[in-house]
Amino acid sequence: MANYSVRNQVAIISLCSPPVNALSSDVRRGILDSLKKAEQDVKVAAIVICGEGRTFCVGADITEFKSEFKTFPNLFELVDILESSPKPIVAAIHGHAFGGGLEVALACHYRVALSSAKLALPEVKLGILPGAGGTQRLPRLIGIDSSMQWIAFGDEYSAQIAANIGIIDRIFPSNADILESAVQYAQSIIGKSLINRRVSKLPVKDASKVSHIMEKYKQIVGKKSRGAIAPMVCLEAIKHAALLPYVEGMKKERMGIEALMGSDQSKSLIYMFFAERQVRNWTIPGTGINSKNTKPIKVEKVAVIGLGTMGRGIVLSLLKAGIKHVSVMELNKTARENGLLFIKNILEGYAARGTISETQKRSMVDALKPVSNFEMLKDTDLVIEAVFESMSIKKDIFAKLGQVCKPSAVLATNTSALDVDEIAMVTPKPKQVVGMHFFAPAHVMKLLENVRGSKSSPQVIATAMNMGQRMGKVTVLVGNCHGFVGNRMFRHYTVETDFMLEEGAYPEQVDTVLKKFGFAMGRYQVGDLSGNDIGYRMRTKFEMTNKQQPPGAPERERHGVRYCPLADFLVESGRLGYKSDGKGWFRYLGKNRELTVDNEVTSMIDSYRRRNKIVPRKINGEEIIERALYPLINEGFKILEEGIASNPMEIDLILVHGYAWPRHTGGPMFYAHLIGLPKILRVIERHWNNAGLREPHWEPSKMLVRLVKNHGNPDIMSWTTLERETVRSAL
Ligand SMILES: CCCCCCC/C=C/C(=O)SCCNC(=O)CCNC(=O)[C@H](O)C(C)(C)COP(=O)(O)OP(=O)(O)OC[C@H]1O[C@@H](n2cnc3c(N)ncnc32)[C@H](O)[C@@H]1OP(=O)(O)O
Repeated sequence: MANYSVRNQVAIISLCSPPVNALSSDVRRGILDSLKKAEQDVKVAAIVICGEGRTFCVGADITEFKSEFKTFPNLFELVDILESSPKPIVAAIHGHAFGGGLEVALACHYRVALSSAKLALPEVKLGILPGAGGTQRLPRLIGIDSSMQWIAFGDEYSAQIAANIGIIDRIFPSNADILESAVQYAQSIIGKSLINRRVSKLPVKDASKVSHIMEKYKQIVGKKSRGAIAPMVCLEAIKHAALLPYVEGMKKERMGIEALMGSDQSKSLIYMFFAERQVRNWTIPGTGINSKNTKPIKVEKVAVIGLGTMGRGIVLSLLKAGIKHVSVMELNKTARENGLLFIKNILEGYAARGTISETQKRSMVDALKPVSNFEMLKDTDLVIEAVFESMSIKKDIFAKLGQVCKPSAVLATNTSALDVDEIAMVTPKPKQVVGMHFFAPAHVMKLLENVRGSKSSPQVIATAMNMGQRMGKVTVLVGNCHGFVGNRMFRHYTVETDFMLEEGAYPEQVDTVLKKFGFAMGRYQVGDLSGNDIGYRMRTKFEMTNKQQPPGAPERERHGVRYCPLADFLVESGRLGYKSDGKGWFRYLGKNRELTVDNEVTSMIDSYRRRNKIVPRKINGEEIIERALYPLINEGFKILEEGIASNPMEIDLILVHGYAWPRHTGGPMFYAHLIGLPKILRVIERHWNNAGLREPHWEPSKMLVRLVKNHGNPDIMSWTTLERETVRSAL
């Protein structure tokens, strides 16, 4: 709804729909009714539209998208009614003016804002376009070039930047009273002509350059938003603002939003939006313990052990989160000096770019406390161990931490696959131990996979979850198993793509198909980028690599299971990827590391096939997608079945934020939901029947089988509940 009042000739329409004043049908109706009152009241000479509470308006109510077109006034209608008002309207912006909220402001005749306000047209991130005139009004205010930048990427901008380019007419200090300031501003414009204040009537300044600008953004969008439809539709709609009169441009915009709303990509992106918020409400499956009934321990002093790649990133994340005391312990002098230098350089960079102020930078540097022995950690609230991935080294460290740290200290291990329970058992209080799996580089990557050990106390879990959120990370709680959720699932992707190389595909073909699906890089380029030796080290641990096999051992089998040694040959021939002179699955040439196919790799694959008498066959794109992605989905169901993740959203967040799974498909589980579970199961069963016990990743998940058998194609939101009911009724 919207509240209405009048103050000194100025009518105030305040949006009132906590927490973020989304433009639900009630709010839109409220604005319209208030506008009518203001227009009819002869004592009113100007109108202010503002937001109650913490923000102006975050845009259309995403939960009402399905009925958006049906109820009067829809946003599309409301903005034109506002703009044509005979009385001047001032938008008073504090907090956020996002999406439809900014479109409402663009339809007002003036816009004022607190300097702390943020503005954006982020609809593209929900797979749609700013369909309430945003694609037609913004270019008339700031030109085609800036509009394409704002709309095709959907990023947020400060009020000051918006003022610099002409969106905001007046900025007030962040501590000003926005309503009071806007009312005074409205009084100052009473009686002024509204000609030139109706944005839809303005010409587009850089219209003549539209083709050139369009080409530039098509290139950028093609690279940055691979496979996503909405960014291109946004560009097209903005182009129409340059080429057509406003009314005709609006018709094109309308066609654009009708095509996008309800599309699979938009559904996926909206699912992601809510998943990112839902995940804050963590729960331990089957226990009743959750974020609502468990309080975190107060954390003021944190320590990080190890200043390698992971440790440095973790320290930076803690500093950015505002932790005022971060002890760093690295016993190797060179690693310590390099680590501290790295951290300081990154902070310098943030300050130079204006991401943080000089004062903030200094206080972050002051917060860093190098320590040289375990004793110095005795009053630390949270210790994050980030040393080399070795069980014995980690156990050694936890045994010492267990002796010196105070009993309430939370002891976290940053491991990507090791058993958190085994580490916990060396301490006198295993309930204080938890896993915090960061992704490299930890100060950049948004994902944190927190691992609850079987003994971790609810309070300790709550503390790790809370710390992740303080660091601004998408923090997901998972159970303890080898590889946790992400690495456990992703393994199958690499295993099965390598099998396709044996059978007839080549790395470039696999990568092209995966990139077309939406991955920023294919499986083989990712291997080259992160280093093919990482997987090799892991396989070495399990005595699987080519070199570890006794003479005469079958080349294509390990421990009775199908195995492809091509990745081993690659590493054993020194092709680790980018870092080994640009040689990996591909060859990277020149300063720009241009990816080229390397005949040496092709010959290696061909001779391996000949040696093993494999007759190569043609593998098409559909097969590549199914075989690369379906085993991973199958594993996702096994993870749900075991309670390692409590719902599919958690799995999807991990794959999207940690493994570059394309966001516009919603992650593997949502993708499975879009394809339909019966088809997913059919394909998995076909492969399982062909492959049998030698390829266990194709063994259908029991949960998937039960869901399809008992419910056909149930909605993703009901999977875990239906599974629980089925299991309970079988007991
Ligand atoms: C003919 C018809 C034409 C139709 C044209 C339609 C054209 C317009 C389309 C749009 O406007 S689409 C919406 C565009 N806006 C957004 O995408 C903004 C989304 N929100 C955010 O990015 C963030 O919420 C924020 C604004 C940056 C604020 O972040 P903050 O961390 O402060 O709060 P949150 O935890 O994210 O949100 C609090 C609470 O509010 C819910 N929520 C947020 N935005 C919306 C929304 N647009 N609609 C409905 N609900 C929203 C969010 O889910 C949180 O809920 P809880 O988790 O607390 O339940």
